[in-house]
Amino acid sequence: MAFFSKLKDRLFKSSSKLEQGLDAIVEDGGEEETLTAEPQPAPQPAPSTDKPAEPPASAAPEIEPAPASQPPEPAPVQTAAPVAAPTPEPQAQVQESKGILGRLFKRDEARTVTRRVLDDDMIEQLEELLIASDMGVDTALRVTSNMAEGRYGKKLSTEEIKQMLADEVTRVMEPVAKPLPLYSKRPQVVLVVGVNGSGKTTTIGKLASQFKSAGKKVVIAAGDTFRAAAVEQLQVWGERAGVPVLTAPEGSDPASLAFDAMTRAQEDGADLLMIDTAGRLQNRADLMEELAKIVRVIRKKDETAPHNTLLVLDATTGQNALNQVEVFRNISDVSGLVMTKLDGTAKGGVLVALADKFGLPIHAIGVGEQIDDLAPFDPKDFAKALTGL
Ligand SMILES: Nc1nc2c(ncn2[C@@H]2O[C@H](COP(=O)(O)OP(=O)(O)OP(=O)(O)O)[C@@H](O)[C@H]2O)c(=O)[nH]1
Repeated sequence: MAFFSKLKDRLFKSSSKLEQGLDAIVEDGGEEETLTAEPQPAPQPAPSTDKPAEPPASAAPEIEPAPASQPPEPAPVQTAAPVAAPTPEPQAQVQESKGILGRLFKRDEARTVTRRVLDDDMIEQLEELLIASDMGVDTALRVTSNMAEGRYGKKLSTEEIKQMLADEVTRVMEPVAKPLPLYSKRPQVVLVVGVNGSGKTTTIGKLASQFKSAGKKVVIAAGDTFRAAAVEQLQVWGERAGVPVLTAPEGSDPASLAFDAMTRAQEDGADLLMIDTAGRLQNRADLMEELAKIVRVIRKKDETAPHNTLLVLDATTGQNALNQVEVFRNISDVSGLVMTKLDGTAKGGVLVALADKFGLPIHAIGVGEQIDDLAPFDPKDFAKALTGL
């Protein structure tokens, strides 16, 4: 719950961009209708995409035992259709005259709503808005076409479109919302990759703290041996969380550090070994070799390692995040994503494009620099925050 409020507040830039765009689209060619705030219309059945009274979401990414099977698939098309538009026309009741007093009181309660007929023009404008919100062309076209299905020629308000959009975004994101799987293997080795500045160090720090609070024994390896600042930052997080951080002299071989860290994690009976890595993409071949060597070396100790390769992406880079996934998938065996810095960006839509294009699990999202600013990815909360519902 707390994280949802935070997400909602902090995704403000993305949602306000969408909201303003939707308002403008509906107003452009829409017609104002007078609604009567009748004595509370029959309570709306909770839209099926909403959660009932939400229990407080734990800040710690919920780590579940390695799911052998996929989480139940959401019924794909159904959610997008009838649920979305909350009873358009019938609500727009024209005020009835019931004597002067009655009319006076009713006038106070009357409000207006603008609705626009969904036609080709409007569809095109919606596509453009979603592209501008960093959803990417293919995803924007697909999302819009699903939103329009069965609604062509119908009159829609901004609220109704937001609900349709949120339903559609949820539908795209649900299959990829998977917490970081926890395996019985000890230590479970989590290799963390991503370009410099994407938030790897911070994410490792947050995860380590959260795992530690959840009773897990964690060891961190500061594998970006070329950046003293990154090592220091990890040490600070390690101290804060009470988690050992293994370091090596600046410029030394990260693979050798990874080997030592693996040895230590095994000796300590650690549950998790998290390995930070360098993110210098300038020389892709070197980075590829460096990552491959780390993997080769830790496999000498456990041939099934690494058990997860987390790619950390910075939401503020927008569409560039898609390129980063392509690149890192070529140089490492990416098993899941963490998206950081969703706060303070108007580019939150890129997460929808990532889910749609790659289908890689999204384990967690970051909305700030504090420990509890990282949480498991919840598609419904995200869709609501993104659309400003
Ligand atoms: N606002 C915000 N800032 C974040 C988030 N995650 C990380 N940061 C900040 O982003 C900056 C870069 O984060 P790092 O964790 O150092 O990134 P890195 O990928 O390890 O980068 P290098 O150390 O250069 O390899 C730091 O100032 C972090 O505090 C987030 O979710 N929101």
